[in-house]
Parts: sequence; structure tokens; C-alpha cells
Amino acid sequence: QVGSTTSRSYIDPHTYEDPNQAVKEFAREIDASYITIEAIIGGGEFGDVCRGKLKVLGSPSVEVDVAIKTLKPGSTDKARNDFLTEASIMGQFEHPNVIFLQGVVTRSNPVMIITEYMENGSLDTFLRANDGKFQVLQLVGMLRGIASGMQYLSEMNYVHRDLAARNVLVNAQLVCKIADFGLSREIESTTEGAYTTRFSNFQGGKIPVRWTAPEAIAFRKFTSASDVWSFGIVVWEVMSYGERPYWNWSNQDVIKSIEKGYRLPAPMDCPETIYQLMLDCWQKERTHRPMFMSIVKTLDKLIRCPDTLRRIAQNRSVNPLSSDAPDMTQFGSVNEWLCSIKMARYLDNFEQAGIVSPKAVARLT
Ligand SMILES: Cc1ccc(-c2c(C)sc(NC(=O)CCCC(=O)O)c2C(N)=O)cc1C
Repeated sequence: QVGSTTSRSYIDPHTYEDPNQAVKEFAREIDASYITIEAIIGGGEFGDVCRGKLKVLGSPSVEVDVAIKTLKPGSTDKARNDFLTEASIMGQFEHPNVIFLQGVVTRSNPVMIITEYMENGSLDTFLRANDGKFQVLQLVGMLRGIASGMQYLSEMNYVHRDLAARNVLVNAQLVCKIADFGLSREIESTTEGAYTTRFSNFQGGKIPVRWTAPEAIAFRKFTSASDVWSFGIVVWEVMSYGERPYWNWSNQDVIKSIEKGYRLPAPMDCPETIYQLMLDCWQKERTHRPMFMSIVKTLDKLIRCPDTLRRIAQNRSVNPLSSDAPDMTQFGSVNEWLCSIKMARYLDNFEQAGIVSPKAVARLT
């Protein structure tokens, strides 16, 4: 149909009795003789990640660069099924910002998953290795790609649940693509209609707290709106060149601060409009967050009018004890003053330091 981007919904491979059926349905079987493994480039949960070549079907003299995940020999059937789940999911998608599945090898050992080769690897490590080297417009272009891939996945009714810069891959042309569909989850619908998820396959059921929306942490309500929250964290990661969200804070401190309304500060040199987009994605009420479609439109507008990226957000929360200290006489208590500058969470620090009156604060400056 005109205008419709996707014609069908994603099918959870777990709805098949026989998981091999899902792989057969969504992934092309490739004969191992068409594949040449050239180097190991990393290690995954199930085995190696390699770089290699794939002979193009129909013209074997032509080869394309591919990445190959191998399943370590001697794996159990469950590990094999979990391993191939990633291919059953990835094989259902076709979008320039979602990693492309070439196919699988299941009829010989080692079992393999073959995808397009993403020369620059995962986005977080790529940015850390290139700190400060890109123009803002290039960073925003990366974000636009990620948002476009996520818009497509949300239209396919696929909720990612683990969107983070580490799960985005970058190719030689700096195109960013959504990856890591391996975290298969059993999904049972609940009374409130939203899906809850048993994190059977998140290693040990751990949720990536600093990337996850409050409602998903609190009662596992994972939706595309919670993916939008995660996207906001990815925006912060990209504009920070791979800084760790909330730095070395503990997960509990992250949860408490978010609950109190704290949000990450604008990264250095971050355009005001991009920081505002992050804050929109971090609305507590999930229905108040933008949808991926509108995020893509917003980013397109910023890219088309670069002047909108010139105004830089003030990136340090005002230092309350700076030289132009406030007139403390207007405050009845230290707490009242701290609330006025959204620093109420530091009240006990002031009390422990024996600063219990506005006059005492004024003497600090
Ligand atoms: C199914 C699947 C999913 C992801 C990948 C994949 C990684 C996990 S990492 C990487 N590419 C690189 O790291 C390139 C780095 C180059 C270097 O450091 O030499 C990929 C990928 N698709 O390219 C692979 C598969 C099979």
C-alpha cells in the first residue's frame, strides 16, 4: 500500500512449538562451503564473532564481507535454540537501520548466523575511540538513523527492551543499525493488557537499569514508550561520546534519583534542542513521551536547518554556592532554598555538615 512502511507484525519465535520451524521460516539456510571465516573479532554469549566472506549466490566468484556468529561446539539444544532465536527475529526485519541477516548454517557444525559486516563495530566503543572528532550534524545523523530503525521496529510491534549504544552497530559509512535481538523473552500477557516479561534470557534476569524506563523497572511494563526512554539515554550517550550514563552511580541511586525527578544533565556542547529531546523521552508518564515517528521528524528538521543546533544547552547544573549566591533572606529554611534550585536531594548533606539555616548557607559563599 502507498505510505505503509510495514505490512505485518513481528512474530515471536517462541510461539512456534518447534523453534527450528521459526528459523526455517525466517532465515535462509546457507551451505557452509559458501562461507570463509577470516578472523575472530570478538566473543559472544554463545561463541565467537568473526569477520569473513560469503560467496554471492548465483555468482560464486563474487564475495561480500560478512560477520559470523558461531555456536560453540557441544552446546545444548536449548543453547542452540536460544542462539538461533536472534536469527529468527532478525530475519523478519528489512530496514536500512536494522542489521541485515544474510542467513544461517544449521545443517553442519559449527552452527552459524551470518549478517552484513559493520566495519566500525558497536557505537559506544566507536564513539569512545573517536572522542570529540565528529561534527554535531554527524552525531545527529547517527541518532536519526537509530530513531528510524526504532520507528520501523515499533511499527512491526517489536519491543527491543535493551536499546543502548552498545547494541547499535556502525558501518564504514557511519550508518547506525539496531542489533542484538538475542535477548529472547517469554512474553505472557497480563490482566492490565500490557506485556510483562520474564527476563529468562537477560543474563540472570538483570535489567539494564540505567537505560530502562521507570515503569519497566517497577513492574516490567515494556512497550515502545519504554524503548523511547532508552533512546533518550542513547542520545545522551552519543552526545557524550560514549560516557557511561549516571557515571559510577549505583543502580539504586539511579532509580531513586529518577524517582525524585532528577535527570541527566546536558552533555558538553550539546545543542539545546537535542537536550530537550532527551528530556521529552524521559517523561515519567509514558504516554507523554514522543513516538519514534515524531522523533525522526524532529531530527530531520534539525538536520535540514542546522542553525537550530547552534544554541548550546547550559551543561552544568548551576553551582548553588557560586559567587553570585542568592539572597538567602527570601528563604525560610535550607530545604526551601534547595527545592528552589531543584537540589532538595542534598538536604541531608547540608544537615550533616551542620548547615541548618539560610544564614549559615549565606556564610558559605
Ligand atoms: C548476528 C550478529 C550480530 C552482531 C554482529 C557483530 C558484532 C557483535 S560486532 C560486529 N562488528 C565489529 O565488531 C566490527 C569491528 C571490526 C574490528 O574491530 O576488527 C558485528 C557485525 N555484524 O559486524 C555479528 C553478527 C553475526
